[in-house]
Amino acid sequence: MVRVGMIGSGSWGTALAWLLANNGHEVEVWSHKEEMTRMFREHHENTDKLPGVILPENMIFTSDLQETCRDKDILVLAVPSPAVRSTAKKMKEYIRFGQLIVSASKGIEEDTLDYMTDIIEEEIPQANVAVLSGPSHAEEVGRGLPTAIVAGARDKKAADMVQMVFMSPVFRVYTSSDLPGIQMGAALKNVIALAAGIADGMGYGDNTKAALITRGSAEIARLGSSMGVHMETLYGLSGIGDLIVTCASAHSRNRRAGYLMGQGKSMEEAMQEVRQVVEGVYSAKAGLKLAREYQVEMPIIEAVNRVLFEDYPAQEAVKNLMLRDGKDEIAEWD
Ligand SMILES: NC(=O)c1ccc[n+]([C@@H]2O[C@H](COP(=O)([O-])OP(=O)(O)OC[C@H]3O[C@@H](n4cnc5c(N)ncnc54)[C@H](O)[C@@H]3O)[C@@H](O)[C@H]2O)c1
Ligand SMILES: O=P(O)(O)OC[C@H](O)CO
Repeated sequence: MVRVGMIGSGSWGTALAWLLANNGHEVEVWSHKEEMTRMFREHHENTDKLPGVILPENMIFTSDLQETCRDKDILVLAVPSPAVRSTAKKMKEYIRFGQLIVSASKGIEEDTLDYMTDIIEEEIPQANVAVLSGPSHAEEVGRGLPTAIVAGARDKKAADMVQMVFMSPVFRVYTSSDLPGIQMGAALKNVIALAAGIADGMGYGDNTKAALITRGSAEIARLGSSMGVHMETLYGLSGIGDLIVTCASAHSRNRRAGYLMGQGKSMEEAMQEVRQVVEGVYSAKAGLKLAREYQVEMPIIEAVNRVLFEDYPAQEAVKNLMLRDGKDEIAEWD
């Protein structure tokens, strides 16, 4: 048994708290709003974001960050990516040297192009930082449906610890040393999911979606290759695995937000209707910035940016993608 502090109690924090409690660990859940802590204390359930997943009677809920960080073997940070830096700043003074913090958030910070683990390391230099990522919708993890995921850390001991704590008969955890690769795939798959959702919303078919998933994956791989991440990671659980689930699943918020935009809603209207964090909207500009910095062609990521932020009609974006100059898939001719 280890003591875990869950920082963030949206759908993902709630599902992970449920999983960890089922693994026999002592879990304390921090919410940034008192009203959320009251909801958890009253119902032992996140009635707003993950209804139906009942947390144990003895789980502690609080809005006191210091209490959640104190005396814990592991802290899991599961707040939306735009809140990671501000939350880490607040945590800093409560973290002891070498304390393990696992980032469960997916995104790339727009201004700095930092991954979530970079932000945590910058803000809490005394911490030992890891990441947990992969195809894992909270709605399914919270029902105990078999899921596989990857735990990344700079040192093997930390990755092994995360694996040991999270692993269960319904949650299989692989370890990895490729922190950038894991987080690049995790952030950019959300942007491709917006494109897949837009295509669904416009009434296009499975051919279109398969094309977006495959060519989206080629864009991510091209960028990854220029940035020196491992291709195995991008073709692994946190890359292609998460890309598939987020583009195809009925649970996906990014796909759903895209769907609403494909049906003619604005980005703001779609985000409001989804009511849960749509990370692809925050990572889209970062993806485009990286494409420009590394001089990599990423036409789908570029098209999503135009539709999201320039009011560019989705029909036109699709036409442009289809009518780009003909390209090779492989060009090793004799
Ligand atoms: N939901 C999933 O299936 C899933 C799976 C894997 C990873 N993730 C990642 O987990 C992260 C959190 O997503 P989620 O699904 O739990 O979101 P969610 O929309 O279900 O909940 C977001 C929560 O964050 C809270 N919040 C808003 N601003 C905050 C702040 N400044 N500080 C602290 N909390 C704040 C909100 O009150 C809300 O409870 C995201 O990066 C997401 O990509 C989600
Ligand atoms: O599919 P989404 O957009 O709900 O994102 C949730 C997780 O990242 C899926 O692994």
